[in-house]
Amino acid sequence: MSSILRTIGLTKVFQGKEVVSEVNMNVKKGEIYGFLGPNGAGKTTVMKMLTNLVKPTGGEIEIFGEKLTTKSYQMLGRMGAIIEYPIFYDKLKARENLEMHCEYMGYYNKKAVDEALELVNLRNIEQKPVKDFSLGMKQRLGIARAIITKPELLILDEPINGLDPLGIKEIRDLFKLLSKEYGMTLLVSSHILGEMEQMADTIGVINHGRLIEEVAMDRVRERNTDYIELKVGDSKKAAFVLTNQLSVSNFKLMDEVTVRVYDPQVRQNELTKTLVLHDVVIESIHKKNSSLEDYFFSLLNGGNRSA
Ligand SMILES: Nc1ncnc2c1ncn2[C@@H]1O[C@H](COP(=O)(O)OP(=O)(O)OP(=O)(O)O)[C@@H](O)[C@H]1O
Repeated sequence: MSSILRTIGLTKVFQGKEVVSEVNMNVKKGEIYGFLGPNGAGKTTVMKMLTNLVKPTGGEIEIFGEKLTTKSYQMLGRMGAIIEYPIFYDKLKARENLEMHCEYMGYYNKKAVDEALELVNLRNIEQKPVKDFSLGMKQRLGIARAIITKPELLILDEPINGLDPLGIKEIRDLFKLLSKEYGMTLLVSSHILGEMEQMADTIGVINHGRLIEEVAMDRVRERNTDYIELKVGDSKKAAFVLTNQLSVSNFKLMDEVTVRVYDPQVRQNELTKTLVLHDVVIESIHKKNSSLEDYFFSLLNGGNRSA
């Protein structure tokens, strides 16, 4: 897949503080890219730079194969975005807000308003001004507005905020539909791993302004299916045997008595036999399912899977 969005050394300094540092991200055409990071990691600032709301201090942004500049109006017209909270004309109704947006964008297509409202599942709202909408309804309306012109690239900052579990599922299904049926590329930020896990094709993990991992979800899942957890007398001794006798490198010492072996090739009985043979006391051994949380938690803490 070719890339639709690339940043090269993207950097932002606010009042002497570097909040985005040398970010090189690569979003492929047609995918859902999950931009994951804790609050304050720099997601919004990156998205603002991608949509020309904030000027980068350094680096470059390339979208649709062209460099983004302050004059890239045409390029921005091919994109849809919600950055931070969507703002509407509160006294107007949903439809009126969307019609105004179409007018502003020079996109005259009456059917598109109905279609967008239908897609985000906003119904029975004909009489209500937007000020009476719940946060979740406003989020949906924001998404409707962002997709109304059928953009090729959709940039959504925490779009699932304020939605209940059913609402989250609907929006997730909508994102998949937009990507599969409409061929849109989506860049979606979140600080909640569970959301990303279920929808993203690729994940970019950002922490303290740095992109610390960019990886296909399939690879993450492969890497994280199962592991064997051993409680031993001395985990360092076990690590030595794993490395030197079993040539296993994909393991992690959790504490002084716990080792997790992530290598799918390693058989449990072979592991026990070899460790015992080399005087490692085994208290227990269990096959477990690693959660992706573990993996990302270790990433965010600067951890390394291999010991
Ligand atoms: N206009 C600004 N002036 C000064 N500092 C700013 C400005 N905008 C953002 N920051 C700082 O930059 C850092 C990154 O903020 P940013 O909003 O990009 O993070 P985020 O990952 O989107 O988190 P959140 O989900 O909490 O918005 C924070 O420390 C924030 O305080």
